[in-house]
Amino acid sequence: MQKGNIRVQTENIFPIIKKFLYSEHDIFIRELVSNAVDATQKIKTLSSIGEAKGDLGELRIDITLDATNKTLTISDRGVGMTEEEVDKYLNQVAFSGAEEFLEKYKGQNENNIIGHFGLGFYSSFMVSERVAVVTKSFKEGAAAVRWECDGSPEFSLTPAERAFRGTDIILHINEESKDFLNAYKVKETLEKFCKFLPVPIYFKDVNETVEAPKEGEALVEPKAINNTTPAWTKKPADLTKEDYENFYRELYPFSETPLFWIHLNVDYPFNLTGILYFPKIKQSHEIQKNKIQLYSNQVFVTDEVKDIVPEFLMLLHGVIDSPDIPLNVSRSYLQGDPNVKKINAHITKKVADKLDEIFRNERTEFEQKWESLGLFVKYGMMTDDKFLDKANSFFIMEDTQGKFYTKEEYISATAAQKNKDGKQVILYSTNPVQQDAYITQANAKGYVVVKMETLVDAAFINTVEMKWNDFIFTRVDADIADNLIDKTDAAESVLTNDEADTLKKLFEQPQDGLHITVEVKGLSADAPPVTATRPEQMRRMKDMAAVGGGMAAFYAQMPDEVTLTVNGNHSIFRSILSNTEAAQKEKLVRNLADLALLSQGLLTGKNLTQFISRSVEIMEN
Ligand SMILES: Nc1ncnc2c1ncn2[C@@H]1O[C@H](COP(=O)(O)OP(=O)(O)OP(=O)(O)O)[C@@H](O)[C@H]1O
Repeated sequence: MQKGNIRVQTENIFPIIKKFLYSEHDIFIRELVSNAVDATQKIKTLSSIGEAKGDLGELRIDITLDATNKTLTISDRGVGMTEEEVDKYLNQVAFSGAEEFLEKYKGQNENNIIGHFGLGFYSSFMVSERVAVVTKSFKEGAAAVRWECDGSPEFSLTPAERAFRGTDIILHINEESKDFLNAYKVKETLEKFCKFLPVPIYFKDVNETVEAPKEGEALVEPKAINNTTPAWTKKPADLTKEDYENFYRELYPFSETPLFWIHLNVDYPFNLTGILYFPKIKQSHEIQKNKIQLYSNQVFVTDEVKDIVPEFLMLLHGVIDSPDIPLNVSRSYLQGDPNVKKINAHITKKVADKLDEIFRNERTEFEQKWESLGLFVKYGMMTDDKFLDKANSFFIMEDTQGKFYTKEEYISATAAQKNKDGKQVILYSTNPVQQDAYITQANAKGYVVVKMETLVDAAFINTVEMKWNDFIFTRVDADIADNLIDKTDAAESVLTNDEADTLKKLFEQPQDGLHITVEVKGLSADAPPVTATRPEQMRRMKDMAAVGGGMAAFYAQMPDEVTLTVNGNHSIFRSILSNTEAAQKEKLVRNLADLALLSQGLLTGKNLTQFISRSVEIMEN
């Protein structure tokens, strides 16, 4: 038997490892099972190049829980280790990592330290009072050895018995980690980190009594807890629509079928595979971030993909697998990492290319899914300038009749919607039902009104208007139809200046909570007699105030700005102007104004009550 001291300067580093290394103790399972997978892959490789002789046998990893003896054992049938290798890898190499770790982080804030320094194997001491390794190398004539260590720098190395090539890591679970002697806890942790590892993993609880099969029933074979060949590791050409959808359900049970997916496969200048899904979203408040899972060679790492995936794509679901992402380093390091930046840009480009492809090849389907899809696209256009450029080809707008337009198509369909500055005016409606009267009038002039109904749209309009130099957005009720496109040509009014003045004064009566401006214009005789509009800029400020933010309180206090446009050419004003009963005349004018306000949703409270009783009075006359 060999006894010795692990070569490390510090008297006892284990308390430090326990405290500092990983904030999540369950990570020891990830580390140990990953080592078992590595050892298994190595034997496969060695066998394929003829360096390992003979039959490899079944390659599997077994996790065995024995709560009575307080042990958890991870066994593999991989390369194993010779005595020299145990000494080299467990006593020296692993500890050089430990020393480096201590050097670097001496005296630092412990919360910042989640490092990875080749301490994988030693993470087992976070949960164990004693760890034994029984291993037998694949090399011909190698004898099995047992290495044991109780967490002090002392270890023992003795001859052992092991029938087959491979390694058992036997953890004697410590008192404070006794959670890991619970089968559910172990299974849950395996499920979290090992669900897609490439070697079959079996879990066994030795204290669980397995019922003997009844007469005529076959013994139920235990099943591996993992899917060794998840969809993202396969070639897109080998996968059907169902395969992608099934894999989605494997990741997110009980979720609705996704809209589209993108299979990522990059090998230069970095390695990355994965599948990103566009989920179906019915309402913007349903959006859930942190649904993308990050893997490294099929080992689960985290579902916090911030910095790796562009912000707007955090709305997507799926997996990304890359051995090139520094995994256990701190957030600030990740942000500055050149690989991470490249990956981020690449994902954006891939997603844009895919959307472009779907749009060109399956436009009808794309349009049908635009309600959900549009949310990602608009969010992306707002937050990422590169994406904004690319999105020009597939960003679409739906008009109030259900027809879709790209920006270019909108321009060619709306030649009449160029204003005096040569900008294309995109007319939009935030509520086609409520704004129906305005839409009808705009359509009558041949204008195309598109729907911009969600909260995202409000922010979207504000953002892209600043970036698209040749477009402005105007809400369809921002002005009377004749003035929506500012062309500076005025129509003739049939009223004399005096008559127009009288009419203006009649309409200029204060209204609670509203700031009213009146203008008399000569519009076409069949246009409505009075139209209430809200100036675009002021209305947007009010909308923003409603959502909150810096100037919210200020704008919220401002009275609503309303412009009443009186159509001097409407026949009703002939009869009103010739009416000799002052009180009746005033009531009629007031009612016309109120009707216009009503259509803008601006007639409320006392004003509304008065309107109703006045209407009844007029009808009684
Ligand atoms: N199950 C095993 N079978 C064979 N060799 C093993 C096994 N576990 C560990 N080893 C050997 O011990 C070495 C140290 O393992 P450790 O987990 O500490 O670091 P690592 O795997 O090299 O790096 P990482 O920090 O990424 O885990 C490994 O490189 C490997 O050679």
